[in-house]
Amino acid sequence: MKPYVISNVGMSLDGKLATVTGDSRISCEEDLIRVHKIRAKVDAIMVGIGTVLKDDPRLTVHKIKADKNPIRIVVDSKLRIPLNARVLNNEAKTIIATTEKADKEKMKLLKERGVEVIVCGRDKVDLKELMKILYNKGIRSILLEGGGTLNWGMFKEGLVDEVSVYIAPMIFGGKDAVSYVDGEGFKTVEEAVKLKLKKFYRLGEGIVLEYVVLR
Ligand SMILES: NC(=O)C1=CN([C@@H]2O[C@H](COP(=O)(O)OP(=O)(O)OC[C@H]3O[C@@H](n4cnc5c(N)ncnc54)[C@H](OP(=O)(O)O)[C@@H]3O)[C@@H](O)[C@H]2O)C=CC1
Ligand SMILES: Nc1nc(O)c(N)c(N[C@@H]2O[C@H](COP(=O)(O)O)[C@@H](O)[C@H]2O)n1
Repeated sequence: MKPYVISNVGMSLDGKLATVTGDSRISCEEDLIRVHKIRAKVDAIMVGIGTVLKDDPRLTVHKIKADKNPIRIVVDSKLRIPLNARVLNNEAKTIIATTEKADKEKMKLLKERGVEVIVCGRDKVDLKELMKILYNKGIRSILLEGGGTLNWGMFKEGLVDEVSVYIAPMIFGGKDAVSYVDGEGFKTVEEAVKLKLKKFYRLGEGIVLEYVVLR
């Protein structure tokens, strides 16, 4: 058993999550409100350490009124997370998923700060195992926000159930700009993740597409 995973991003028409310089101001205000309504409904929000290092996100519900914040999950094999990262503040519970190779001293420091540290995997976080652990902790729904590398890890392992994307009317270009799903990629169309379109609608100047992942 695993939590239900919703992958949501704001991306340019050419599928980028940020420009080559890391500028990721993509979603319009209406879409950010849509995203926070999802955040308010899920048990947890999950990002990779790349996103934390780039954005220093809060990963809380702050664009709309909400009576609680979801648990914040950071996938971080080597515990690179800065101790002053906003995601470690006391606005919500935080879980860091790391590996056996992570620095034990830093692990101890984080635990003393009230951060829950889950060790699963050797070089990279074992995402399948992590989902089982999170489910057994009572987490039933996760909003996977990214970035591109973690999205690949989750899609590759077949751990994503739903996809919603806001496509902004902009083209970023840049072969090195972060795309929605990076990593090594599927080699054939046959292997690719298949989706079924459930809903689409205009939002601001963009469009929202919602899919379920076909098994
Ligand atoms: N527009 C949008 O909606 C969003 C945009 N973004 C943007 O995306 C960018 C960050 O994306 P990216 O650089 O790809 O980083 P990610 O946030 O995807 O983090 C990836 C890192 O997570 C760690 N990791 C550990 N285990 C795994 C695993 N099994 N699979 C995958 N990753 C694993 C790795 O680092 P390590 O080896 O150190 O553990 C890996 O490099 C930023 O520019 C951010 O602004 C992010 C979210 C949403
Ligand atoms: N949906 C969406 N659209 C965008 O344009 C974005 N840049 C993001 N980024 C995600 O939101 C996090 C920052 O917001 P908070 O500080 O947590 O409110 C960022 O880290 C990405 O996860 N998302």
